[in-house]
Amino acid sequence: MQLRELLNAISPVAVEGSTAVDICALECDSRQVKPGALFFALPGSKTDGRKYISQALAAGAIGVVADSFAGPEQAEGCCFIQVANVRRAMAQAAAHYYGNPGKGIPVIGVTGTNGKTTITYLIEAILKSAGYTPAVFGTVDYRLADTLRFEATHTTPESLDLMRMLAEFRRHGANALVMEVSSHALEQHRADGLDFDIAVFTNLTQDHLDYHAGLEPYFASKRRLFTELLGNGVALINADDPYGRRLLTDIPAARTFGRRSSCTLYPRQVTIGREGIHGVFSGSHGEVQIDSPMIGEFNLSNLLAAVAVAQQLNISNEQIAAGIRVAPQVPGRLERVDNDGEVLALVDYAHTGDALEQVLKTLFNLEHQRLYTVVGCGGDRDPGKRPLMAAAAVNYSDLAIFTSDNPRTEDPLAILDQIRSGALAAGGCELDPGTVAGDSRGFVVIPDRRSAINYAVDLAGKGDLLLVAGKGHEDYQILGTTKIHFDDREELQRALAQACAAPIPGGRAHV
Ligand SMILES: CC(=O)N[C@H]1[C@@H](OP(=O)(O)OP(=O)(O)OC[C@H]2O[C@@H](n3ccc(=O)[nH]c3=O)[C@H](O)[C@@H]2O)O[C@H](CO)[C@@H](O)[C@@H]1O[C@H](C)C(=O)N[C@@H](C)C(=O)N[C@H](CCC(=O)O)C(=O)O
Ligand SMILES: Nc1ncnc2c1ncn2[C@@H]1O[C@H](COP(=O)(O)OP(=O)(O)OP(=O)(O)O)[C@@H](O)[C@H]1O
Ligand SMILES: N[C@H](CCC[C@H](N)C(=O)O)C(=O)O
Ligand SMILES: [Mg+2]
Repeated sequence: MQLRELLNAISPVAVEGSTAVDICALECDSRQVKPGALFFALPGSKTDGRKYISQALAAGAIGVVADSFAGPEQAEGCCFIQVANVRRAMAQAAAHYYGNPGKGIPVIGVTGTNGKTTITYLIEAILKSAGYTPAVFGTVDYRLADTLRFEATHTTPESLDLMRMLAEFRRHGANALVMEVSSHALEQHRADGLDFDIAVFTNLTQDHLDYHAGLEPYFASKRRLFTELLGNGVALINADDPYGRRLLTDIPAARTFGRRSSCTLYPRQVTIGREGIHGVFSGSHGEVQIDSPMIGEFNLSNLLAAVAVAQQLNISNEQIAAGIRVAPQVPGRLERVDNDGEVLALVDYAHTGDALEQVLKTLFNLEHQRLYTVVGCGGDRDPGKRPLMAAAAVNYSDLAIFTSDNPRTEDPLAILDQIRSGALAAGGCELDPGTVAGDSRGFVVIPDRRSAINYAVDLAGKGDLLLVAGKGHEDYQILGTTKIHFDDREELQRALAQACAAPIPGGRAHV
């Protein structure tokens, strides 16, 4: 494709040099530039892509796009393109370069703090049961049914990657797109090359304040999906959530889902228990029979969101019911680890205060003897959520076992100190791991995650609940900048199998 063809898509402010040149790739990392590439110099949080323009040119870039240039740029045969917003321009260029792969198919975006992955899996299941071949982008992976799968680097990929993979999915038959749209992605214009037909808002609670300057800027970035990327599409908003209700005042034409019968879709007669969520959803598109093995009030909200999307696509209520019935276990979301010890052992991805509280409330309300929670908080991520997660863990567990979760470049013990302070402030009581008391609000600190899981498994017995939270589907632990293999599901399975084979005589001291 000739560079001049792309210029219409990105509305440049100024152009220096010839645009009658062929481009053979789009890149935003100078280290990946090959001869003939167009290089987008992005401002960043750690460095600035403009510092690497000369490196990109040396590697053979034939054009550079940036918000501004340090001075009059000159390089033999190279074109310099100034734009108002380089990330937006990059997304628009990517859409054009890859043949606008989002055109002509339903494009569904899901945003909000919690529930995005779960909802996209549910929508995918319904779409498949209605005969679609959906492409899905999200935290777990980027996939096209059983045909193609790419490892996920982000929840929402960078625009260049998004458009390249979507074009490939289209070539392999994708006829719908379902994607999680993170607040980082909205802030960084990663999805600006798409016109959304349906946008879903789940909820907003504290997360990512290491990146956003506060809850309001965090909310403002989520709002972009509805105010800037939705065009003539339909907004589906969770009316049970306070930020959802605020969004509704901006978008009065939005449809709603939630508990109240005034919502466009609401649960008319539903039971929520250990055996799942069963009943009828009702609303302006008629009634849908719901039979789902998922537990938890929060999953009622996720089911409502998915059904609302499907109804908006005019999928029949019977096909929706069928899709919900066959929806697979979402990897690492309240995923059960079977064992012979009659312990209900679950791995979950709760890594915010609200998510952990919702999940623990659900478990607390199930019949059980003791409830053990193993959890930690990610390093180089919003420290403000650490005390919230600590409080949720001690408030609902008989014993919380605080441990490490991707410490990244932070000191794991310093993260655990912040968790400890939060737990103490919430009325928790630190115990010696050697002799634990069975009273609620107790907690122990075991920095090594494998040891923490083993410890919890040794304590758990018949009728107990054991939750390992925070990492869900992740199969790694990030220590410093090194990623090692670590999978909570494997660890729990192995520890439970060992405990069943050789129980500790008399058990651990537990008074
Ligand atoms: C905080 C954040 O979102 N950072 C993203 C951002 O990086 P950055 O601003 O730090 O970039 P930088 O390192 O300063 O570099 C600036 C530019 O210089 C370029 N560069 C740099 C060095 C060099 O030698 N040559 C060169 O060209 C870089 O390629 C980049 O384009 O832009 C990069 C390229 O687009 C992203 O990969 C990177 O994601 C990082 C890896 C990340 O961890 N992001 C997470 C927090 C994230 O996006 N999470 C969300 C939400 C998760 C959820 O809740 O589900 C997600 O969607 O995954
Ligand atoms: N609707 C909800 N409200 C509150 N908590 C939820 C909800 N749905 C799921 N959760 C909790 O949040 C965790 C993450 O859920 P899920 O992966 O579906 O959300 P997400 O928005 O994709 O999260 P992430 O931003 O990390 O990708 C779940 O494991 C569960 O603990
Ligand atoms: N997508 C989220 C996931 C956090 C999961 C938790 N395991 C952690 O590493 O903090 C993030 O990057 O903030
Ligand atoms: Mg997700």
